[in-house]
Amino acid sequence: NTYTFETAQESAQYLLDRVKIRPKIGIICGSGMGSIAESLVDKQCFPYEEIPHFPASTVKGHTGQMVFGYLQGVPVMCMQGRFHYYEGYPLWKCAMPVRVMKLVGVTHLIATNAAGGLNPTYQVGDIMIVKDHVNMMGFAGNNPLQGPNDDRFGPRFPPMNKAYNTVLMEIGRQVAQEMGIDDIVHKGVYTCLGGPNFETVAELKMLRMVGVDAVGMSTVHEVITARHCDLTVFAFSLITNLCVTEYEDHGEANHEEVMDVGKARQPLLQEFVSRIVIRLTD
Ligand SMILES: Cc1cc2[nH]c(=O)nc(N)n2n1
Repeated sequence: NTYTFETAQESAQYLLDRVKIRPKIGIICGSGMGSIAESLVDKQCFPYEEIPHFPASTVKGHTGQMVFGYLQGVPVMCMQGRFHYYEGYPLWKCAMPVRVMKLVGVTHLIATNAAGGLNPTYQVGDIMIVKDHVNMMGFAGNNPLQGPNDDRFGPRFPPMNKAYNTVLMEIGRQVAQEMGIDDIVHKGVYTCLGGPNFETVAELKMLRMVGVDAVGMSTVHEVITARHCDLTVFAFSLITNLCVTEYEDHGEANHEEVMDVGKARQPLLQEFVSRIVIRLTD
């Protein structure tokens, strides 16, 4: 891991020297959800390539820039496009923007992602508020915190039993109620696999057995890194396809479908995140 505390500080300082706002809220926009960043007022955009020590984003549909601005009057910084393990980045590199957010002064992280619905009650287009995760990649020791620990970020052995803030989850549920969408907003367990392939039927049956409700290829390592440096975390998945858990079912998960659902749900997601952000500043 070549991103030392000082390296992350240089990335943060580059941004602090160029933006006037001091956001307390960081948002990671998942696949097809970049419109949250597009909607910011008084936007200032920094392509990842421009930021010292940032990797370059390579996934179709990910613009790859850090966007500062106001969301309903609240100063935020948004990752429009993120780094994925399947692109070839180690997990610590995928998650380093979270440490930069911390050093910019962020205290709350809202992480969004697209995911396959494993819970049979979920429909495409639903939202799953993450109440917990299964760090499947971590079971084999593949973890963003691997290697020497820098106490200036956090402890060597951080607890993860309270990773997803219950107050923010409750706010999410209340916002869903206010918006009249509580029938499509669930609370569940998310897991991240390395990808880039989608899962086999046998793999999905196994994940279902261990209580997973949605499966994706991101977020867990960013949340672990966020909790390590004591950010308060709220995360949700947009269910972009229903996982194929029967051999007779001939549907197939695909990236286009993931992007299409993301696009279709833009307005609703923007409203959902905006209302939560406003509640955070109460
Ligand atoms: C973004 C995304 C969407 C899906 N769907 C799925 O079935 N399995 C996944 N791993 N992912 N990841």
